Formats: sequence, structure tokens, C-alpha cells
Amino acid sequence: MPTVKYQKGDTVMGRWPGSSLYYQVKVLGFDSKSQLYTVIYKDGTELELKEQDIKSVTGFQTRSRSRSRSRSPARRRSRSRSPARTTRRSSSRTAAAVAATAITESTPSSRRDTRLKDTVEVRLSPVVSAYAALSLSDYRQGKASLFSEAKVEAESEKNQGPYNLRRRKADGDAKPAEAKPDQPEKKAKEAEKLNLTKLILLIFLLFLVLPTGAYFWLLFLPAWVLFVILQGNLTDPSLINAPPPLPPLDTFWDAQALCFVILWILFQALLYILPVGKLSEGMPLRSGVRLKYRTNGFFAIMVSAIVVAVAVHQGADLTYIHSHFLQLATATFIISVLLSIYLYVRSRYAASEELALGGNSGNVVYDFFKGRELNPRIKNFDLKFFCEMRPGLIGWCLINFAMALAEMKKHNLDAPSYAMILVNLFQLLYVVDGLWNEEAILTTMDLMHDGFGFMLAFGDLVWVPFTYTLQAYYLVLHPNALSLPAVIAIVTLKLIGFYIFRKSNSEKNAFRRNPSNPKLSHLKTIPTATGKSLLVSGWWGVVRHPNYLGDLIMALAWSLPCGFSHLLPWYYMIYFIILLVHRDSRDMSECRRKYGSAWDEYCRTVRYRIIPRVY
Ligand SMILES: NC(=O)c1ccc[n+]([C@@H]2O[C@H](COP(=O)([O-])OP(=O)(O)OC[C@H]3O[C@@H](n4cnc5c(N)ncnc54)[C@H](OP(=O)(O)O)[C@@H]3O)[C@@H](O)[C@H]2O)c1
Ligand SMILES: CC(C)=CCC[C@@H](C)[C@H]1CC[C@H]2C3=C(CC[C@]12C)[C@@]1(C)CC[C@H](O)C(C)(C)[C@@H]1CC3
Repeated sequence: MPTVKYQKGDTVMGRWPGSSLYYQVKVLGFDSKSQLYTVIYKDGTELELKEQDIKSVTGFQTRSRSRSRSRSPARRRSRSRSPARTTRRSSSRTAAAVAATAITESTPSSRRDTRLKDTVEVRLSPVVSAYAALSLSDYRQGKASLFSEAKVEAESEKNQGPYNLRRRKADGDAKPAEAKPDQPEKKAKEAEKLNLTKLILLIFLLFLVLPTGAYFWLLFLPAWVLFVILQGNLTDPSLINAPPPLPPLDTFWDAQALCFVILWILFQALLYILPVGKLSEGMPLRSGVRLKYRTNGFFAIMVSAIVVAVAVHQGADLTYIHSHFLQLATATFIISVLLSIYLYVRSRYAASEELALGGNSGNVVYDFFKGRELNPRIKNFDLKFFCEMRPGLIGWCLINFAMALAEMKKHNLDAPSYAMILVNLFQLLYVVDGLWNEEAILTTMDLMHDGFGFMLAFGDLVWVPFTYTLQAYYLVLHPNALSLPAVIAIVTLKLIGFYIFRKSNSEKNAFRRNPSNPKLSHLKTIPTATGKSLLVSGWWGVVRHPNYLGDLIMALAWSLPCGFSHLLPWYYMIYFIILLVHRDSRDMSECRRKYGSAWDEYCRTVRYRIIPRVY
């Protein structure tokens, strides 16, 4: 019988995931199946840790005592309040003070420093000095609890630098960024609203989260793609009517379509591996390692555009894509299933630190759907990154272009309709922007946290190119005339959405990559126990997901050119609201788990999730 080393109620030192920092935690229990301990940190964050990430408190005492003698908290405090300190230094030290509440593992200093550099996003020297200045006994006496000290520091240093929590005059509001206590009735109303939203979300989430939900989604997602493709071919399509009768089985299959899809994927893979463009570093993994990614997506779409233009010039008939839409979708679906099987099988041989958190439930169907391995790679070829950014995304533009040609052919036009041009240009801009800023994808949830399985493989290869193109597909058979004022209004809406989307994504990406970036020094932040800070002003101070807000406004601008005769071209908008509300709530709980009370403070300061004053 294996013995359990730490018992419920024991106070031990738990390593913070992805770092070499240890915090005092209490053991809440042990799961013999997963061999994980559930522990709770002082700020209320609960995590599951492996036995090797836990140390007994006594192991840390000797080391820390020697440090505490030389640097007292008083000394540290007086030093830190020196008027001579610059703004920048104050900011890093505040963050460092939080990092300093953790105790590093007794490793050789060189190793410790490199790990810190990778995992704690504050400048190294202040972290080390502040770290050295704090003794374990201080920590254990509660003088430096996980967040209280950070708050005291931040409050005492108001107006001193970019990282304090007080708004400046320039912001047009001298109120501090911390939330004020609410009125009781207001709170009750909010709680009621929250409960209702939570209930609706819960029903939806049950399908997605429960292992049984995976069976549903595995069948539903492909069936839905088939449904919308068949609907798009009807004169009077409807999203709510019963599905049209299934065409004979042999209409789904076309060997030539399969060849085209394989050729397209291989062509994109070739462009991806070419030693052209930047090698970008991903975010640090749990092991501290940072993977490298070839971010040459813009180059890939440019070369693809030239090759397609030459092919059309040579007489290639791209309207084949419109007339064989169903067969192309079937072929791509087969490839996504084969890829998912491969991913699942190889994940069985992957080391545990290569697996994503979640997706390892032990339920084969659920794990197959969610994906187990975080960054499956064949040598340097990153399958998840490639699938997310290349064949489907660039394929989306190719299909839209083919739909424009099909519209011209069908209606004997010299040029595509305004509506078709707008849809094509808007979505092209979205994709080109995504590829131009390809590095930013490395700080998104999918790349950082999600395993690669059927959901993403199917999503990237089938869902994106065959459902995100529905507006263009719809317009081929259902033209919609647009007046000039309508065109101007829609273009304006698109540009507003794009501006919010791009600015907010770039702000977060730049901050995550370099928290001391001078261009961001005007922004206020909240430090967290992990060493990372949260932006609390700028776009991330307007709502908690400003990038989703911009994306939703753009989605509206994509559907408007198709008019209001049918629901089908509005499908993307409806789907996107559901997807983003779900992603937002998934991200909220993930961040709550990671950042504990700092996250709560952020949520109190930035009250709305996606739409200011609405949601
Ligand atoms: N067209 C589509 O189908 C589609 C679908 C989904 C998403 N998208 C778009 O893709 C982009 C990426 O979306 P995403 O879902 O991956 O979410 P995201 O908003 O890019 O990433 C969320 C992460 O950002 C960090 N973060 C949150 N609040 C922060 C703050 N105040 N300060 C600093 N960092 C903060 C957190 O990670 P860390 O703290 O761990 O860094 C959080 O987990 C978005 O623009 C979205 O609109 C498009
Ligand atoms: C199968 C289902 C229902 C869901 C799978 C979701 C998947 C299709 C999306 C998840 C993250 C999305 C995403 C983009 C495309 C669609 C997803 C892969 C994105 C690459 C589109 C272009 C943008 O500029 C972006 C910001 C790079 C997007 C990143 C997230």
C-alpha cells in the first residue's frame, strides 16, 4: 500500500506552478488516483500539486534564518521609501515585494536566477534583492502575507509610478482604482443578475465540461457544419427549420477534393518550415522552458496569394471550391479526425509535464475531444501552432475569394457585389492582421493552456474555413444590394471594432512580453503572487476582455452586408457571442485560480466583462 507523505491539515511549503517559488500552504487532501495533493495558499488559491512540488516547512527554516538576520523588514521598508527612488524602481520593487513573499527552493543560485528570469515577469535584480531581504520568519509571522504587503506598498506609493493603483489626474478621475464598498441593495441586485447568468452558463457549460458532453460535441459539431453548408445552398435557408434531407452518401465523397486539401496543407507546411521570418519565443512552460516558433505567417499568406493569382491567371477555375464545398469539407473533416487520433495516441507516450492541465480525465472520449498534449511537436514542427494559424486561416481567405468569383460567374457580373467585397476585405484584414501579429497568438489561451485534440484540430481545419466563410457562401446565391451610406456605416463600424481589438491585444501582448516596456509605463497594474501583474488601466481597465469587445463589433460588421432576410449569415455573430461568453467565463475561473485575491481585486476594479455597463 503506498503511503501518503503529507496529511490533511499539514502546513507545508508548496511550489508555485511554473516557478521555483515556494509558499506556505495547507494540505486539504490527497487524491490517490491522480496522486495529487490539494493545497490552499494563504490568499485562498487552491491548487493541485505533485508530491515533488511540496517540501516540509522545516527544510526551509535554516536557510531563511540566516537571511533574516542580515536584512530586517524595517531596513527593507526604509530603503524602499527613499525619496530618491525613481518611478520605475518603485514599480518593480512593488511587484518584487510580492514575489519576495515566496521562498525559493534551495538550488544553486545560478539555476534559481534563470528560472526566476523566465517565470517571474519582473526585473531580476530587484526581485533578488527584495527576495533576499525577506525572511521566512517574517513571512510566517504574517508580516508579508501574499497580498496584504503588496497592497500596503501600492497604497503607500500612490502617484509614484506606473504600477500604483491610484488613477492620475490625466485620467480625468482622481478616485483610487480600488473598488469602493457597494450599497447592500446594489450588491443584492448584482448577485441576482449574476446568479441568473451563472445558471444559463452552467447549463451550457455542463455540456462542454462534463465528460459526457464530449460525446455530444463530437457528434454535434460536424453535424452542424454539414447542416449550415446544406442550408447555404437552399433558396430560403433557415437556421431554425428542420434540416434538409441528407443528400445521397456518395455526394459527400470526392477523391479530387481530398487531393486538393492534402496539397493545400502540405503547401502551407512547406511555407511554415522555410527558414524565413522570425523565431519567436513562447511563454514559459511549467518546466520553465520557452519553445521557439517560426512566426512567418505573413510571408505564408503573401506567397499563397501570389501562387493563387498565378493559378487563376493560368486558367484554374476556383469556383470549383463553391461547387464542391461539401466534398472539400468532408475531406478536411477526415483529415482532422485522423490528426486527432494521431494526437491522442502520441499523447499516451508523452511525459506528464508535457500534458495540458485538463484533458487528462482518464475518460478516453473526453480526452480525445479536449486534447491532452500541450505542444505536440514533430521535431521543431509545432502542430497546434501550425493548424491554428495556417491551413484553415489562410484557407478561409482562399474560400472567400473563390466565393467572390462564383458570385461573378453565377450572376454574370464584371465585379463582385459591394456586400461580397466588404465581407472579403473585412475578413482578409482580420486574417492578415492575425498573421502580421502572429507572435501575439503565443500569449492566447489556446497556445498557453489548451491541449491539442479533436476540438482544436477540427476547429482550426474544418470549423474556421467552412463556417467562417458562410457570409460569402451565402452571398453567392443570395445577393444583397447595399447603398453607399450603408457601406460607409458598415466600414466605420468595422474600423472601430478593429481598432479596439488590435490595440487591446497589442497592449496585453507587449505587457506580457516585457512588463517594464517604457511605452506602457503610463498604465496602472495590480501585482499578483505569481510575479506577473495585471493591467488595470488602458483597454484592460475598460472591460476585462476588451479584445472580445472589438472582435464582436467586427463580427457585427461582417454580417450586416448580408442583410436581414435570413438568419444564416448571422450565424457567426450568434456563435461568436456564445463562444466568447464561454471563453470569458473559462478564463475568469482560470485566472481566479492562478491569481487568487489579486484577481478578485481586478474584478472589483474593472466591473464589466466584455461590454461596458451591460455585461
Ligand atoms: N475569431 C475567433 O473565432 C476567435 C475565437 C476566440 C478568440 N478570438 C480572439 O483571439 C484573441 C485571444 O483570445 P483568448 O481567448 O486567447 O484570450 P486573451 O484575452 O487573449 O487571453 C486571456 C489571458 O490574458 C491574460 N490577462 C487577462 N486579463 C489581463 C490583464 N488585465 N492584464 C494582463 N493580462 C491579462 C491572462 O493570461 P496570463 O495572465 O496567464 O498571461 C488571461 O488568461 C482575442 O482577441 C479574441 O477575440 C477569436
Ligand atoms: C470547434 C469549436 C466550436 C471551437 C474551436 C475554437 C477555434 C475555432 C477558435 C479558438 C481560438 C480561435 C482563434 C482564432 C481562430 C478560431 C479559433 C482557433 C484566430 C486564429 C483568428 C484570427 C485572429 O486574428 C486571432 C486573434 C489570431 C485568433 C486567435 C484565436
